[in-house]
Amino acid sequence: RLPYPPGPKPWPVLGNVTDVRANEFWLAATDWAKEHGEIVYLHIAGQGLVFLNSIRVATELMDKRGAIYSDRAPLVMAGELCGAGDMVAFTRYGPVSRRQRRLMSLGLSKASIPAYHPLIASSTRPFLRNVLASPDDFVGAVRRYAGGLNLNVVYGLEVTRNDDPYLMKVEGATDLLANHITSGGGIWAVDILPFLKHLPDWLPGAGFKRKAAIWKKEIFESVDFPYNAVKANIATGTAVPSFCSTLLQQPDGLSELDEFDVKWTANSMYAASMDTTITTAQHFLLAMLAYPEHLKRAQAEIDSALGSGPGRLPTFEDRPMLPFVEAVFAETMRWAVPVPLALPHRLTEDDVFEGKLIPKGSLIFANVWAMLRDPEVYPEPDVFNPERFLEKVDDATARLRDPRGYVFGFGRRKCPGAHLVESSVWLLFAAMLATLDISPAVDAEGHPRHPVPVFDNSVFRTPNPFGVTLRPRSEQARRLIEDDT
Ligand code: HEM
Repeated sequence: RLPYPPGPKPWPVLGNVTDVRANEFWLAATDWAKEHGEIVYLHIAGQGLVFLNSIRVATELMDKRGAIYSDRAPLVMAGELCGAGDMVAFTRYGPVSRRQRRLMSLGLSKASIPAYHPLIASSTRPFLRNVLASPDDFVGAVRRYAGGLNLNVVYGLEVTRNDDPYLMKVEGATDLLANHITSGGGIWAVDILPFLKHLPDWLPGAGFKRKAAIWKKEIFESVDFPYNAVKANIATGTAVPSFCSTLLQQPDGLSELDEFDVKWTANSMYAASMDTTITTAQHFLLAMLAYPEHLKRAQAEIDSALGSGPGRLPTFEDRPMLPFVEAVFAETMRWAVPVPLALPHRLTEDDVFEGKLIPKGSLIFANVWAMLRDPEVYPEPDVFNPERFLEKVDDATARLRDPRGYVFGFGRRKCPGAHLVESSVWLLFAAMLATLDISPAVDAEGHPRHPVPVFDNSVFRTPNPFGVTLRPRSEQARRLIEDDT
């Protein structure tokens, strides 16, 4: 029998239960990488956890051997009892996940994104207005921006108010998923002891089943409500082009199965886009606060391309003229690492790599944090330095160093929203750089309070709320934000 990859020493039976931590798990994983190498194995009561700590091994295994590295963990509570099992991020690898991925690659392929550019551009000004209206609620403004954009791109539903009923419904379900159903990494007692799902609902210890029944209803409603609205709009001839309307109006029509896939695939994108976009935007602010010289340089570049003040809001056509803004975007992705261990894939067969056995059923984590903090590839990796992406290098090196090749995960479960993010988050940053003065919050005596970010999450690298002052950077910028034309 071949040995497993090395890793921290386990206890008998319970394995590495004492090594696993809930906060910033990627830091522990990266310490193990330093000690044990590119592939680290540990187990918790027999459940294998494998960390792939370099671009090389993640590509070799998750990309090249995707046929066996693309399942997700079976989650009884989230998937079965709460009804989220058909959401793309939770679907087991097989016909359903392949059909869902095909639909997403149709609607969110690189080629399909320019069609959404007008929509993305028209969401920018309302976002900036929301920031100015509630400067202490930046997260709320990004949430509203990403949520509104999502409902528009996916369902063709335009959100004009914060209490829009579709927004409220999908937000409610997203909150349930993030803060209740999967808040502890998605693992409940019933996931470890599946027979618990057969407990009668009324038993005192079966509170989780009663909760799950309520949450399932909420989740199903959030799937049906916007979807039925698109169908009604198609029926009355008022549907605007969107992910759903395009797929639903295919000339050959759709089977019941296709409809089921479209409906669940559409719904999956909302929750998947929320924490990730918010986290990325928060890191952008943290970077601009910590490195004001890069903020100034990006603003000077925008002024020189668009006219000072700036002369107008940036557009996608301006992108080639803004290489420093481009570098800020890439460096933010690298520095932020919004999902540092990506989402675990489940290995469906025993595998052997470089003389080590990786057992079937292991959960495989791509340690994106370790990859993007590798000093060999990114010298002084903790420093936010957009210049690293301005250096002239050959195409192969540029591709290898581009963080966007890794922050979206690997293989057949790689983020299907990556091309949308490439446009929507770039314009979000460009618009903020163009119009906002980003400076530290001040205390009662007027002294600046530089934020020290705190992370207490195990999946997303979302900082706890921090203070920041956001103001228009000029009268001209204020007018651009407020102007309706
Ligand atoms: C900055 C923004 C984003 C980042 C950093 C990000 C990152 C990720 C990562 C790391 C994964 C896991 C990949 C893996 O398992 O290997 C993922 C999955 C996913 N993302 Fe994103 N994402 C972002 C935005 C979005 C957006 C805007 C959408 C939808 C429009 C989206 C839809 C999804 C879906 C549906 C999955 C599950 C894919 C599957 O399981 O097959 N994401 N994302």
